[in-house]
Amino acid sequence: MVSLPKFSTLFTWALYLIPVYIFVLDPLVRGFFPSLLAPPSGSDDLFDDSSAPGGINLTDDSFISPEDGVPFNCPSAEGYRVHLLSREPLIIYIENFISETEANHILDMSVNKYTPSIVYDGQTERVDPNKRLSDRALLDRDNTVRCLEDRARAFQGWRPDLYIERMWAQRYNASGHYRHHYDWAGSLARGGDRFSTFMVYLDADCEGGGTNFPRLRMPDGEGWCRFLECEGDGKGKGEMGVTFKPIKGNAVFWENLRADGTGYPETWHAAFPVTKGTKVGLNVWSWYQPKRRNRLGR
Ligand SMILES: O=C(O)CCC(=O)C(=O)O
Ligand SMILES: [Fe+2]
Repeated sequence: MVSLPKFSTLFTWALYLIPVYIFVLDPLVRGFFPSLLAPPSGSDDLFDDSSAPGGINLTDDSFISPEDGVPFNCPSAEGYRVHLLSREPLIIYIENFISETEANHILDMSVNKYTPSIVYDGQTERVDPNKRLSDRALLDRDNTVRCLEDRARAFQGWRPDLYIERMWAQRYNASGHYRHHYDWAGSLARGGDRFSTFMVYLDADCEGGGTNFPRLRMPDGEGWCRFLECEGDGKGKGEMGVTFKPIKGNAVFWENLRADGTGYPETWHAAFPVTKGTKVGLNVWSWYQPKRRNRLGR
């Protein structure tokens, strides 16, 4: 006759299962199905939640700017000022991240290179003006761009296994926008993921076009109203939803991934539609790929 296990045996098994869940099952689920763990978006979301996360095509690594030893000369003084918006996820507002001369130089070098921006749904890259209406230009890695790569690396404490991606200027004319999305893709288990984002405003001769985070809470402190939309849509302190005004030269920096490599749901964000004029943004993304150096023998 089959005898049932004793209660004390079942209890011991259950104790063994706890570390299996914490150290094996939970990280696996977070790595492969990050969207299962993301909370639903707030009802104050201007756009729907249907956009696929990411936009990263992992089929090759030509999107990374290799450290190739090419020399570059940077301005001796970097005059940026930082303001901490959030510790978890880490979000830092940076005044004057890029000088007027640098911003104008990048605007000039990209002006003839724009093509319609694409979205990537994990399988195909396509133009989808419903999700993203802007033009983008891949920047040559000239002296100015290399200095920005260097600044972005230094800002993050020269963190190991972090690679600056090739930079794109993004131009939004009237009605240009990018619906809510994550910059991370939940792809660390497949090799790497986008660890952090600098959203740099190169040109902001526009109305609208703010960078919106519906899952962040409005901070206290009048000082923030220089950089955030405080009025108009009735947003008060402590309310959900933060919109950064596009201001030439300034940048928003945020970390996309937790220490365990999973993406922060709070980083769900959008480029609100430009209603008048033109906004040009610069994406400076840092790619985290722990095994890259070994795999390529660098
Ligand atoms: O332009 C913005 O405000 C945000 C752009 C953005 O989120 C992106 O390009 O991934
Ligand atoms: Fe983004």
